[in-house]
Parts: sequence; C-alpha cells; structure tokens
Amino acid sequence: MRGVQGSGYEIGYTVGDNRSESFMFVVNPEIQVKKWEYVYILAYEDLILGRVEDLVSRSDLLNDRIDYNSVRKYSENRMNDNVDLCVVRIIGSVKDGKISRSRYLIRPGQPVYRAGKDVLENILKFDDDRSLFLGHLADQPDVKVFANINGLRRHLAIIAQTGAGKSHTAGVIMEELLKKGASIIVLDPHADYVLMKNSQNQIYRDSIRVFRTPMSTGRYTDKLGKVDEFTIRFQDLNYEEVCDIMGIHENYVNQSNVVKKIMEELHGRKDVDEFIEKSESVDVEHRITARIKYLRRIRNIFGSRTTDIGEYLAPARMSVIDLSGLDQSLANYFAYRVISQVYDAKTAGSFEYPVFLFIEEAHNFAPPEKNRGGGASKMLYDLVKKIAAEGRKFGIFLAIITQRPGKIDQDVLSQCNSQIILRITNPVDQKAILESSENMSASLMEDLPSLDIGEAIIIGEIVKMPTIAKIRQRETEEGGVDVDITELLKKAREEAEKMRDPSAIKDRTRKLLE
Ligand SMILES: Nc1ncnc2c1ncn2[C@@H]1O[C@H](COP(=O)(O)OP(=O)(O)OP(=O)(O)O)[C@@H](O)[C@H]1O
Repeated sequence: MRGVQGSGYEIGYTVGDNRSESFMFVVNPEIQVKKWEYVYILAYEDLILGRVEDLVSRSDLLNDRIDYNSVRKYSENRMNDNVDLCVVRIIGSVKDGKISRSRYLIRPGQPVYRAGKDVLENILKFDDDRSLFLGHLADQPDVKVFANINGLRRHLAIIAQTGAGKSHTAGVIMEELLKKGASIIVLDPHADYVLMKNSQNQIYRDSIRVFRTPMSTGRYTDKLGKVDEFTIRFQDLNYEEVCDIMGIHENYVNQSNVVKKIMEELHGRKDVDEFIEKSESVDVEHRITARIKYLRRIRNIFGSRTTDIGEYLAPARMSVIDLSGLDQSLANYFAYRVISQVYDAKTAGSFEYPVFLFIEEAHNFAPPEKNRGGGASKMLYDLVKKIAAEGRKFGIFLAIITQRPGKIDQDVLSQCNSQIILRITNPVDQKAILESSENMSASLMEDLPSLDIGEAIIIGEIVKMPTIAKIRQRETEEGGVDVDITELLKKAREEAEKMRDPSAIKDRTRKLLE
C-alpha cells in the first residue's frame, strides 16, 4: 500500500446516482479508506467536503449463493472481481474556511480526494481568541478540533451514559474557558470537579475556588486542603426563604403561616436553635412537627455568616459549589440561591462579564414539569428554564451535563443549540437526543453506541460541521475517575490475609485483654 496520508491525494472516482446530500465513489483498490474519514471533490472554486458514512465491497463472482469450496478455489487463484464503494454524506461547500450548503451537481467520474490535516484544520479552526481546544479528530489524531466560544451563547449540553466521559469533557471546556478569563459557576452534586483546584498550573490554582456547605460530604478533603465555606446565616433569611429551606410548598398556607408566626414572635433574633425551640411553644392550630424534624436534621447548613455573591462570582474565576451529600431538595435550595443571585446581578447589570453556568446531573435540577416539587425546587426549575430561553440576552450561558436526556425538561434541552454527545446505548436516551436536536442526523445517531470512552460527536454552533472527536487529556486532576476493581480486590485479599495471620490474631487478643 502506498503512503497516502496527505491531502489532495486522489483515492477514487464518483459513480452511480449522486445527490446534493450524498455521493458514492469507487475506491482505488490499493488504498484503505475508513468509515468517518473526510474526503472532498472539487467543484469550480469550491471544495465539496463529505464524510464517509458507509463502506461496501461488492462482487458478482463471489456472490452470496456460491459454495465454500468454489470461493476457496477462486480466492486461492486470486480470482476476484470485487468493487469497493464508499457512501459519502456531504457536509457542505467550503470556501475561504467557511462552510455553506452545497448546491453543486456531482457527476459520476469526478476524482475524490482524501482531506488531510491541512484541509481539515483550515476548516475546523477559529481565530485564537475565540477558539477552545477540545481534542483531535477520532480518526485523524493529527487534526486538532476546536470549539467556537461564541457558539456557547446558545447554550451547550454534554450528554453521555455513565462512565463515557461527561465530567472529563466538561472539565476540558472549563479549562479552556478559564484560559480565556471566563467567570464560571459549577453546580457539582458529586464533588467531581473539586480536584481541578489542585493543579500545578498557575492559571487553575489562582482562579479555581471550591465552596462547600457544612453538610457536604467533604470528599477529597485530604487532597484539597482548605476550601471556602458556603454558609447561610439563619438570621439573614426571611420567612419565605425559611419555608423554602424547610421544603414547605407555597400552597401549604397553614404551614407557612406557622413559620411566619414563629419568626414574628422571635422579633428578628432568629437563630435556628431558637426557631426550633420556639416552634414547640408557639400557640398555633397546626403543628409542623415533620418539617421541624427536617430542619433539626439539616441545621448544620447554617453558619455565622452568609456567603456573599462577590466571593463566588468574579472575573476570571471558577467557583465549584460542592453540593455532595445534600438531599435533592437542599441541593436545589443552594442551587437556586446561587443561580438567582447570578441572574439578579446580570439582569441588574452589576456584573458585566459573561457567566458560564455548568450544571452537572442537570436532570435533577431541571426535571420535566410532571416531576417537579414546590418551594425552592420549583423556583429553581423555572429559573433554569428562563435562563435556557433568555439567558443569552443578558450573558448567562448554560452548560448542562446529563446521562438522562429523556429525564430532563425538553424545553431546556432543546434550547441547547450545541451538543457534545459521547457514548449512549440506551434507545430511549438516543430518541430524546434526536428529538431535541435539530443538528443531530439519524446517521450520526447510528454511531453513538460505537463511540469509545472520551470520543464525542460535536454538533451545533460551537463547530463549523458535525465532528467526531477524541476529547483531549485533562490538564487538571479529575474526581470520580473509574476505580480499578482488580487492584482494590487485591488489596482487600492482602488485608484479609493479614487479619488471618496467627501473630496478628495474637496481637489483637492481647490488646483486648489489656
Ligand atoms: N477523553 C478522554 N481521555 C482519556 N480518559 C478519559 C476521557 N474521557 C473520559 N476518560 C476517563 O474515563 C473515565 C470516566 O470518565 P468520566 O468520569 O468523565 O465519565 P462520566 O460520563 O462523567 O461518568 P459518570 O456519569 O459516572 O460521572 C474516567 O476515568 C476518565 O478519566
């Protein structure tokens, strides 16, 4: 086989019936062509770029009615009449680095060329100040893939089944945005992003801060060192906010009246312990025992001060709000508190820079209408929906991350004009993606189950054309990486072995008798 890596190398000729969306070409038998490769033909001044979507090898002689011995005989005598064909989906007509819809007639007999690094990078790149380096083409690892930062104006969804590389990919985008000086807020229900702070790289060390509620699990504390506390001073809350925290639905007037009465009787000295104590003596018709019990359970979220928005929203700052360990309604309350303050700051014009809001496990923060609760949860869902619909007008850009595209509010999902979709095998989730995205074609959809970990289909305004990329390595440390079960089981066996060792048993017995 000849060395045929570069661009401009002729690899075949168009044949058969060709359309404006697709064409077929017969491949030079000395050349290997792979699915997903980019090829082009020349039409006047333009280059018509396409992607190989199907490979077919045909033979009249070795047809499917022929018996084994005959095939063997023909093959041994090198008698073969096979024709190798590639079916190409046309991406568009390229001129001066811009892609537009191709309107050319593609006749049979036109030479087809392989699109190499020079042709592809010229198409895929953006000006340096608006380009985010995401990785390389899955099938041409020498070609870099970039995203257009301005494409994030119409929001982004990162979707994949668990373990396919969602958090890894989101982290890469956060890194790239930080290099550009972005203000980022991350709602992190499993502390997947907290370790990004632990970087050798000055940019990340200086610009990433981790905020934890006193009830967060404290995952990775040993590795992280000091983090910022995200607290609320009970005295700073009004009665509606106390109802929200306690999970009292706005329709439960009797319950909210009790809260109001307790607070009135406390005359502003509303320490959470005093509030709980007062709830037992206040003279009311209805008791809110279950809600008070809940408040007692979560009382540790309150601190001596309320974290100010200026601490987590700043230019060139990424604030990871670690919500790990909180039940969903409490996580929703904190999420609502953060997002509503950011929303108010942006709509009032008191923070002039764009804000990128990453919501991990977004299906829990913006579920479909029928699965919604009340109080802060409802306000949160409404706000996320509002930002999805209008956020770009005042500079809040969503990046939602989910493994359940079917379990997220479909209005929110369909407002995400750009999507990075990694491996997904569940047909229900595939259907949800297809229905929510105008940029997703059925043929791209077919490729979803076969993607490897870290491989993604990137579509929408952030790229000039649908692109299948291997997302680059992270520069920062990852949380939630896959555990090595074999290693851990080996360690467990060694530990058990030690426990069974007679001298260890003797030691333990001696200690017990001491
Ligand atoms: N592009 C990539 N290059 C190298 N490793 C990757 C890549 N993408 C993901 N991985 C690795 O695959 C594993 C799973 O990735 P990740 O945690 O991002 O998946 P996930 O989809 O977020 O999973 P979960 O839903 O469980 O949080 C991690 O160990 C991660 O380091």
